[in-house]
Amino acid sequence: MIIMMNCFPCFTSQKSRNSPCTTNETNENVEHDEFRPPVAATTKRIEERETEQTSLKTFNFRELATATKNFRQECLLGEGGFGRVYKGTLQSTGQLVAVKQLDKHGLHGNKEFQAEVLSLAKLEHPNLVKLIGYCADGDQRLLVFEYVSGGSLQDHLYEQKSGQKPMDWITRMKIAFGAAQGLDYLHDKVNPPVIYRDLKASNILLDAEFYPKLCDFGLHNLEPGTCDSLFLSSRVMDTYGYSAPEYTRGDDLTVKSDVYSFGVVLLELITGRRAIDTTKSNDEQNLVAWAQPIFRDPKRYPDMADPLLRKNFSERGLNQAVAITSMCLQEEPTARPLISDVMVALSFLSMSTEDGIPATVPISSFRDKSMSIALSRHGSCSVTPFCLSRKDVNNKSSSSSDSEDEEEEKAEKEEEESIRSKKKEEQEETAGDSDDGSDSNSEKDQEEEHSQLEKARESSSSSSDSGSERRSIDETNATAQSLKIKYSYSSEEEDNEKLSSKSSCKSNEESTFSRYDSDRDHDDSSRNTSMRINSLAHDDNEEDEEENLETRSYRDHDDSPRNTSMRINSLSHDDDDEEDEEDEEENHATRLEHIHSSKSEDQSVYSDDDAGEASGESSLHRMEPEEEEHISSDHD
Ligand SMILES: Nc1ncnc2c1ncn2[C@@H]1O[C@H](COP(=O)(O)OP(=O)(O)OP(=O)(O)O)[C@@H](O)[C@H]1O
Repeated sequence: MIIMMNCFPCFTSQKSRNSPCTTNETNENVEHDEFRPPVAATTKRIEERETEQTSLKTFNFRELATATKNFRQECLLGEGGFGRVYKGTLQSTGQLVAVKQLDKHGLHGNKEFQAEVLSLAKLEHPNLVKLIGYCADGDQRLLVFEYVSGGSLQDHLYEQKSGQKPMDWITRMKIAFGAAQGLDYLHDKVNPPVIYRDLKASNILLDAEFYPKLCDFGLHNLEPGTCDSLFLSSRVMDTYGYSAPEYTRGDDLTVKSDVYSFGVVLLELITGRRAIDTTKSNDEQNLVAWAQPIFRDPKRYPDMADPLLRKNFSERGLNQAVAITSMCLQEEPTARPLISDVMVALSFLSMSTEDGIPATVPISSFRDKSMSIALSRHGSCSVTPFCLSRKDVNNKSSSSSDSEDEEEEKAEKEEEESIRSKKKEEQEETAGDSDDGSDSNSEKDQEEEHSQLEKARESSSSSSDSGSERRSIDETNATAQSLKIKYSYSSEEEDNEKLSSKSSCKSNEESTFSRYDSDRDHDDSSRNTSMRINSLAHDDNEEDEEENLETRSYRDHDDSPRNTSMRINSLSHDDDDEEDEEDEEENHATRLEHIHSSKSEDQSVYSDDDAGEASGESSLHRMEPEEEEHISSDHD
């Protein structure tokens, strides 16, 4: 069973941020007009108790009234779908809290309320707003949360105070990464998984250091009766712009619905545009609708970026962020990535590097390979750890990049040496036929090859590039693609390395993926997918091979048997005959994982973007079924 979580979106959101309530509150404030304590509260002794299983505290109404200056207007943080939220200070500890006073029309019995609150309190993660305690006095129902001082992401993106600097790119990526970590906890670390259902910019709170915390989760069962049509319509209005298409269709929500909402938030971070903005022209009011055509045209990605960023970001970082966003916003839930993969990808995009270009992401980091394929379009990667703590996020780039860079450099030198010696052998073999001219030609070739390698190195390991000069993504990818990868799709049977796809159709909450298994061929499959790979250097090290390869997504048609061969040619193997020999060796050394998309006809798939390809840049975009068919028949 999956716990469905949501919050009550506000009817009208009052974002009044008035003077803070201080710890010096005295009971004289209890006389305030708004204070109508239930009899039970006034007769009870003020105390804090901790439940046995959790550190959850129970408060009586008077304590919270005191903490919030009797729920005075100046302490009002805002009003959401559940009720008003006040800033307060607990008198006993001096701790700042946010007190959410639940609307009475959602009143639950004491036991029922307590049970819900206890299960809510078990959800603990640094990227989730912590529930400190609750109050169930008489007909009062209040929740006490840790106070998050920096306001919401919505405030920072759209309601900037004068003199406040706009958030920079890395800060935005760090916020996205933190939010993804919170969501990953709910989806993957909690059993049963928790569906948030209400992820949006206003529910991502930021502390003073812009550390993000998700709020308003787990209140689903405390909501007013679902027959409350006023409540429901308001809720839909409020989440409009963030809700996944399946929600609008009335289908069941899954964790992938949250991934869609996350995609909308990511798009807001990239563009600085609201999910819904009625002040814009009709075609720009809905952010996702506005962005969809741009997703298909990588050349336009830089135009998407928030003008407030003043182009202070690496193009590769932007392109990768847009690629992730586009994946999250797939129409079909199963085509969307797992939040764990989004989180991994964002861990790299959120690292600040010296040159501003994000570290590339190791292909092996992802559970669902669609993410690695998407990102490989925008720069391949080297091995970099991705489990980042809050401190790591800040310190990561400076501490780890040096040793990684050294390793990369070493590997590259070895590759280069290997290529050189192979070339030398070739030359010695053909020495009898050569004349003086060929000598000078081979020297020239070597020079050329050297400069090509230099370029390839730059493109494949730009994270180690310590120079201040930023290379554009187009230039980088064009170099990488022209040097390292040539793809050809053919229907002919080749004696190449074969990729047998072991597809695993997962449940709706999970994505479909397959793993290359060199030992197995699927005889029951109506087609074989073969992938021919020649790496830059003949290195038995699998990781190095992965680093040198950029994979491209392709798909098999269940109803149209065919072989798809993907041929990746390397710099050092121009000679076809030699390639075959080399391939034999590499069959053992190379293990690639790739996507086998077992999607239904009406599902979206990733495809190569012609426009992008022409410019040496690739991207992902969704194809309609007809388009899909057309492309596949081209390759048949
Ligand atoms: N723990 C908290 N710390 C600081 N401010 C908070 C906290 N929780 C909520 N707020 C603020 O209180 C206000 C109301 O929050 P609430 O979550 O009730 O409504 P909302 O996010 O505006 O709408 P919705 O109910 O649709 O999520 C918002 O401005 C929010 O930023």
